[in-house]
Amino acid sequence: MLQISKLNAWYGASHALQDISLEVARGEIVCLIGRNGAGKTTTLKSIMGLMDRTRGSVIFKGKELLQQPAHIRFALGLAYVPEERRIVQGLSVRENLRLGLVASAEKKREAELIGEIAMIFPRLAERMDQEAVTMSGGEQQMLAIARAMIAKPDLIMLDEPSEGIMPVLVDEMFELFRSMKAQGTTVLLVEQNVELALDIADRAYVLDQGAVVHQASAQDLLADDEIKERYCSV
Ligand SMILES: Nc1ncnc2c1ncn2[C@@H]1O[C@H](COP(=O)(O)OP(=O)(O)OP(=O)(O)O)[C@@H](O)[C@H]1O
Repeated sequence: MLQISKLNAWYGASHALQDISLEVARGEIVCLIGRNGAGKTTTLKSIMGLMDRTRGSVIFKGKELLQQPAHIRFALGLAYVPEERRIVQGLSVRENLRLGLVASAEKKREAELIGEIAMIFPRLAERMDQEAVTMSGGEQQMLAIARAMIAKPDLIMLDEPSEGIMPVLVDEMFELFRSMKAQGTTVLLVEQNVELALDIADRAYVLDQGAVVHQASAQDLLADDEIKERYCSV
């Protein structure tokens, strides 16, 4: 579904990604791991079209995306949940969910899709008319994921979804990722909790200093203490 080859990205003169190549097949959960500053967030931003300067190739569902703006990539079925969530202050949970459909071809089915999301996210269903920023951090993270899911993306990219969230909600969230996978959604996950991420992932790429230094099945990497110690914050 996603084939990235020799992807490079820059922040000004700083060469942040160097010849990143990776693939995500339909229905997989693929995880990017690596220490702080390894280039995980920059990889997701480059795939979504949020970096000013990139070079290489990002092919999604057979189309080259690298010259396309983010809204076109979104319309083609890519979604991105950034670490900072971007829940809109002053809007209810329902209104935040509606924002996920503003640029979507599915907008006319808004009420039906909000109903479907409410079934998947019972915590949000109970809070539809509450101001979204008054919810806990974990509930806001659920909302950010729900807002990305509502337009039914083919591939969802999640940046550190468990960051700063209480363990009970993290467990609930990872259960949700399993059920997303069971329903055919493809997931590219950046997660600092390596053990948790590898537990649900099919495969993983290890990044270091802007390059892919290792790739393996999640199962093999889970058992590889040397790689985990060398490249991950475990
Ligand atoms: N806005 C920016 N301007 C300049 N350099 C940046 C910017 N954002 C990130 N970088 C640099 O790019 C490199 C990759 O950062 P990136 O955020 O992609 O890493 P990461 O693996 O996601 O780490 P983290 O877990 O800390 O978010 C780092 O050296 C970082 O300092």
